[in-house]
Amino acid sequence: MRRIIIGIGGVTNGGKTTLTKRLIATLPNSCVVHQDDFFKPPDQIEVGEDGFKQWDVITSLDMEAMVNTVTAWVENPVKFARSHGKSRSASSNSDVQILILEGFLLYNNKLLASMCTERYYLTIPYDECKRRRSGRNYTVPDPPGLFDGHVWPMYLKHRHEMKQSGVSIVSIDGLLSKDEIYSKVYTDIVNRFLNSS
Ligand SMILES: Nc1ncnc2c1ncn2[C@@H]1O[C@H](COP(=O)(O)OP(=O)(O)OP(=O)(O)O)[C@@H](O)[C@H]1O
Ligand SMILES: NC(=O)c1ccc[n+]([C@@H]2O[C@H](CO)[C@@H](O)[C@H]2O)c1
Repeated sequence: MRRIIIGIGGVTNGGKTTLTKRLIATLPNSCVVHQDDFFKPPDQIEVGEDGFKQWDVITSLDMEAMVNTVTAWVENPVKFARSHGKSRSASSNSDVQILILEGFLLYNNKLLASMCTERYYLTIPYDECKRRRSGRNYTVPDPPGLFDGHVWPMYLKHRHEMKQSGVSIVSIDGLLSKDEIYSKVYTDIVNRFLNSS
């Protein structure tokens, strides 16, 4: 049985969840793990010198638990699919099993980055990101000034560190339409990983 782990990383509001939902619905034997599900509870999030809760740093996430979840999939993808449910995934008799990892800090964790067969990375410019973010409602709403004071600077810092680490990524322009982004990534995955089986 072949196992493929696809990373859908990139900036907050870059369109990762939107793309992931469509991939899961159409790729055979696919499951998903969302990094946002591993945020620590609010009372464990550090408050910075700037007065903001530091949500957008890797220590705000339980990365050990996330890696353990991915490892459980690697050990037994079929059991994982059964226990985690995958109501929207197309299933098939193909011997390929696909796991999609979706999150804003996937490639800053060396182990997780190295587990990915391919790493897609969605980007959008500052203005568009700020616009999209202002329309979002997270479990803990953004206090005024969080985007400029914490979210965007941390994104730039992590993107820089990712580039410095030398990890290879496939950049995707998040300003393209939802349809264009989906067909680019879907076609790439099918051509490179599924057609050869
Ligand atoms: N290609 C696109 N063009 C225009 N708007 C988009 C596009 N993709 C997503 N959006 C919109 O941007 C917002 C954020 O999308 P989405 O939730 O997919 O982003 P995300 O990267 O998962 O964000 P986060 O990591 O912060 O949860 C949503 O309102 C969504 O409809
Ligand atoms: N999902 C959450 O618990 C949560 C709480 C507070 C902030 N966030 C934001 O999620 C984004 C990643 O998807 C990050 O930019 C966080 O600021 C998420």
